[in-house]
Amino acid sequence: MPPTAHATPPEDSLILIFGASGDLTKRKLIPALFELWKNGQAPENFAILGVSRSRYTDDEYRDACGNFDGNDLASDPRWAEFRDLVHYEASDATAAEGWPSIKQRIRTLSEAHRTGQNLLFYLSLAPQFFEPVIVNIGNNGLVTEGKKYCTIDTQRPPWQRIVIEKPFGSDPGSAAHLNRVLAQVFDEDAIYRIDHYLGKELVQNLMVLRFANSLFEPIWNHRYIDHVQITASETVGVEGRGAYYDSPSGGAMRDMVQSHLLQVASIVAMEPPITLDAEDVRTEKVKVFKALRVPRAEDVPEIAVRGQYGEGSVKGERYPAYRSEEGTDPGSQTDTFAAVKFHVDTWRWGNTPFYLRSGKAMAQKKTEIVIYLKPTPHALFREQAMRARPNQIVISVQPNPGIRLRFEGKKPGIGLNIKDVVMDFDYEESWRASPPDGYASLLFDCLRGDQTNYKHRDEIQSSWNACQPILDYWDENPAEDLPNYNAGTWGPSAADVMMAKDGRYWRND
Ligand SMILES: NC(=O)C1=CN([C@@H]2O[C@H](COP(=O)(O)OP(=O)(O)OC[C@H]3O[C@@H](n4cnc5c(N)ncnc54)[C@H](OP(=O)(O)O)[C@@H]3O)[C@@H](O)[C@H]2O)C=CC1
Ligand SMILES: O=C1O[C@H](COP(=O)(O)O)[C@@H](O)[C@H](O)[C@H]1O
Repeated sequence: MPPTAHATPPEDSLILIFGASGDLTKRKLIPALFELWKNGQAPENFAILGVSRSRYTDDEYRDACGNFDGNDLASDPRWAEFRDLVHYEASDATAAEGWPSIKQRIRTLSEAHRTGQNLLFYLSLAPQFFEPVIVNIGNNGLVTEGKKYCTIDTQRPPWQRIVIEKPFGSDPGSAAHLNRVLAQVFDEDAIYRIDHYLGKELVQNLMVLRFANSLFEPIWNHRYIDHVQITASETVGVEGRGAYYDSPSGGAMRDMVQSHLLQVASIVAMEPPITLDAEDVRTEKVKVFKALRVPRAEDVPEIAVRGQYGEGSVKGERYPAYRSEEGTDPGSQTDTFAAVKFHVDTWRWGNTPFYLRSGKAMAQKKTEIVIYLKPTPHALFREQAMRARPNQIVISVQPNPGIRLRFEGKKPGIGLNIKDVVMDFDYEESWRASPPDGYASLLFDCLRGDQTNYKHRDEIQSSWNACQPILDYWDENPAEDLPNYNAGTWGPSAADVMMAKDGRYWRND
């Protein structure tokens, strides 16, 4: 295997965003690139070419990005300078006819902005457009052949990288197909499969917490950890994305559990990497994915719960049922909530369960990882404790990012009474700043050739393999009780029952 690309500062490049008129580009990508540029973290020479079918001139497009949905980039004094780096090409990127013009723009802009030949293709498109656009990039000769055999270190060959958005397939077969399509045009070290949860500051902090602190690593295994809970709950429903969410590619299991939550779980579960090189880190993550126990069909009712919200009230406001959202089927079986008990079959984890859950229209917006420790071997204080509360390491990703240790302490005063107390690392208080947006951090990595926080093809394949039996079972056995939770609650009672059967409970604080 040739060595992986060495991480360098962000390199001069032209960034092509396909899906430029869309929500993600305007709400996240352009603001993230602006942020990098303002902080001096963008390449010295770079420019952006947005491509989508809507008709905009360069100036109209810049205006649209500068005033999008409350972003209000245009009010920043530095926007006027940055906007000149943003360009637009109206084109159907899935059709061959528009590509001569796209290529011409690439030539002109690379020259005008002195970006050299480095190209970053960002596919911010619906998944059905991934394949035709990748094929068109290849057919138009935009990817340099044989670059990985270049041995002259001082003259780095030009690179072409591709960032591909989620969803990456909707089952193991479609994910494998997309990987093959990508591999026909790009080498693996040029493919950046993005997962914006890997850009979140507290997710990136997980490796530091585990591997920079002798406090935690010795207890990070089945001997001391009773179980792990990972929750990503949202108060919003499907918000105008009903048609996508209700399609065979939608639902909470595919949208959140298979992708974001299993990614987070893999960092909780991985072995220490040999070094921090992307290849070493991803090798350890891949091992976790390969060790994920693939459930048998007959076990699915015991280890997985699906839910769908009915009418309810979120933050005091009436909330309509999922089935009455635009684009959904009145008899829809789509899961807007999923809870799954996974096992990582490795020496470290033994039979320690990882409970993952995610849902829309729930009681609170929160993403957190909770490590529940086992009780002490002998209950010395059983007379003093009202009830035994296991020690918890709570990693709050959002909101209130931070890490909180919950443990037993002596109540003040005469006599020996015990109560749980919290030791709190509050991110915003400690660093006097809010966490930066994940997209800025991930784009920065990509521009410097660091794939650590991007997904390897084997991670995706194994995560689909572990989820597919659940999805198949749900398809073959329609639920009769949907909708089974009211909007604004913590999901269906079946999810609590699943935990209670194991003598555990969800942390809903
Ligand atoms: N929005 C978000 O917060 C998140 C989005 N994602 C993912 O990002 C991707 C984009 O999402 P989002 O921005 O929300 O989607 P949108 O529907 O808002 O945008 C899709 C974009 O694709 C463009 N497009 C469609 N067909 C073509 C074509 N043939 N040629 C060129 N452009 C085309 C559309 O523009 P036009 O009609 O003008 O051609 C539009 O700009 C999806 O894969 C989504 O799953 C992931 C995480 C979060
Ligand atoms: O990828 C997705 O993530 C969002 C939730 O992201 P967050 O950063 O706000 O936690 C989710 O709403 C969306 O359905 C999903 O596609």
